[in-house]
Amino acid sequence: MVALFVSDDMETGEQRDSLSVMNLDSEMQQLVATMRNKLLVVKLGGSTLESERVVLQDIIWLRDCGVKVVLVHGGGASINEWLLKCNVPVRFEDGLRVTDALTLSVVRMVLCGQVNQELVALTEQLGGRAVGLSGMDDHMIHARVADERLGFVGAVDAVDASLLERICAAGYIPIIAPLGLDDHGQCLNINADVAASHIASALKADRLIFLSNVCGICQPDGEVIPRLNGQMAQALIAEGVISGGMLPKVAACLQALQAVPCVHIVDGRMDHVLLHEILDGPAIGTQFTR
Ligand SMILES: Nc1ncnc2c1ncn2[C@@H]1O[C@H](COP(=O)(O)OP(=O)(O)O)[C@@H](O)[C@H]1O
Ligand SMILES: CC(=O)N[C@@H](CCC(=O)OP(=O)(O)O)C(=O)O
Repeated sequence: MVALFVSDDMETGEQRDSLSVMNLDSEMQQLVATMRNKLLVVKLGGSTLESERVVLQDIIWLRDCGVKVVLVHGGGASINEWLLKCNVPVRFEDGLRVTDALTLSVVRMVLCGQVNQELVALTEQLGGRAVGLSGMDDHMIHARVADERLGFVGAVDAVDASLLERICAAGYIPIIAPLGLDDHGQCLNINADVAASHIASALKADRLIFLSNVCGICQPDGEVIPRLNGQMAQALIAEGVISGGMLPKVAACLQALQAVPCVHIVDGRMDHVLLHEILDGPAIGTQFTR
């Protein structure tokens, strides 16, 4: 088990945090070395944004060890808050937001103007080098209307990962808001789990980790299901055990598994869950299997 502590920079008196990894024995060092140049895609859910500081510290630490990390974020909870403030109704169908033109404006403002910029600013403050962008940049995420009844919601047709590859190769951490463009240049709202899955697949990532506000996928009695394949997932969906926001997440995990060898949902509220996941192995949460 790795022991971690976070401290302020006492020498300079700066507010900048630094992360130290203590007791990193030779076995751990070897593990970190095997991860060098590997590519990790992390999806940070809107319901876990309170843990963003620790998640970003872990990402910066991994990046400093030579691991390429791409961060895709959600922001569903903040979007809901802003819609309510603006008296716009909040409506979901099978975990996807029904997005009319007014809702889309709020989605864009919250995802790009608020969540993305805050994550970039905090990464920089913590000593990392971040580039904030959305799936619209350089036509990264090419999408089409998923279902007319949902309005401006995108289903992903293709991801051009070349910009991300260049950003990663230059040592930056790309931080991506889940928006895409259709053939006509129309912006579409894309579920962040779906965006992360397609981005990880296009990048042929070594790992895709979803940080959520649950311990993993749970049985009705709350017990975490440690391993899940497509058939088991279908049965749990039919029984109503998997519902709401977990529906697109599970579909995204199964889709990613076709290109990404390790896909995992873990509890983003746990302290330094990302480092534990990488250094101790996928022990907690739900791992997807073919
Ligand atoms: N079987 C299940 N196990 C765990 N969570 C579930 C399950 N079915 C539905 N959920 C719901 O899915 C939510 C996670 O999805 P979502 O709210 O979209 O999170 P995120 O912001 O991480 O994307 C959980 O908070 C929970 O309410
Ligand atoms: C189409 C759709 O549902 N888009 C999502 C995009 C943000 C998101 O997915 O945020 P979380 O990861 O926090 O759920 C939405 O509007 O809420």
